Amino acid sequence: MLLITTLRRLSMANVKPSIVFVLGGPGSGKGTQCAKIIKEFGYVHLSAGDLLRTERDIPGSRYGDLIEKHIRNGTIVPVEITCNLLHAAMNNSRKDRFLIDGFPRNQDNLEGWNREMAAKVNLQFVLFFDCNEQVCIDRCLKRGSSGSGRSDDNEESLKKRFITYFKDTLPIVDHYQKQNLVRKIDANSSEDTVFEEVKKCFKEVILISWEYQM
Ligand SMILES: Nc1ncnc2c1ncn2[C@@H]1O[C@H](COP(=O)(O)OP(=O)(O)OP(=O)(O)O)[C@@H](O)[C@H]1O
Ligand SMILES: Nc1ccn([C@@H]2O[C@H](COP(=O)(O)O)[C@@H](O)[C@H]2O)c(=O)n1
Repeated sequence: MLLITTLRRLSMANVKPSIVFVLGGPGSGKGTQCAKIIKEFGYVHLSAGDLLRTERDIPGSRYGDLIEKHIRNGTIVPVEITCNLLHAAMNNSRKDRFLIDGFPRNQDNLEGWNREMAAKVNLQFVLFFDCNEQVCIDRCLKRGSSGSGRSDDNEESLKKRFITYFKDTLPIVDHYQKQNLVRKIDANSSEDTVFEEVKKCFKEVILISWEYQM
């Protein structure tokens, strides 16, 4: 066990983990598509929202109330909290390829990531799910009424989540677009149709990275 851990640490020391950021509006299908991507392409899925919900639910967590307030209001938790959770989850993983879903969501997320993590990883690209607002809202309301248990799958929170998305998250997509790192997917159609587009995108990026290594 010790040998395996040591070997893993040594190999990880030389290879920077590969990252794909996954962005899109609430309900655009990020989580659904990530579940399919990990099966086909062997990444680890880290959802910033899931990590925050898990932290919120730990009895006695010092951040529980703060996280819940942000989730209900559709606002963004300070990056120090989210980045620490992501960092810990990456360190606890045996793999070195990560889909980071729902991050970076605003300028504070971006700056915190750039300060703490950017130099330690290889950002492959940003997968952006472009989806009509009403389609997203209908999906989240349906998810809420089928018992998601999420405190933000309701009309009031969704209005606020979309304000944050347009005001704070789309500028982050633009930021990466200027670096030619964004792969935009039309996320309005069925899960399978969307996944066909996603697959093309990953295959293309994997091919380019192989050619680059040869
Ligand atoms: N292409 C699709 N067509 C119809 N329904 C979908 C599609 N993709 C996802 N859904 C459904 O819409 C809901 C939201 O999907 P999902 O959780 O994947 O979105 P998300 O972008 O991760 O949302 P959030 O940001 O709110 O966590 C789920 O109930 C899911 O089953
Ligand atoms: N980087 C992030 C990601 C999420 N949040 C908060 O969690 C809520 C739900 O996120 P989903 O990705 O699961 O939709 C989101 O509305 C934020 O309140 C965050 O603060 N920072």
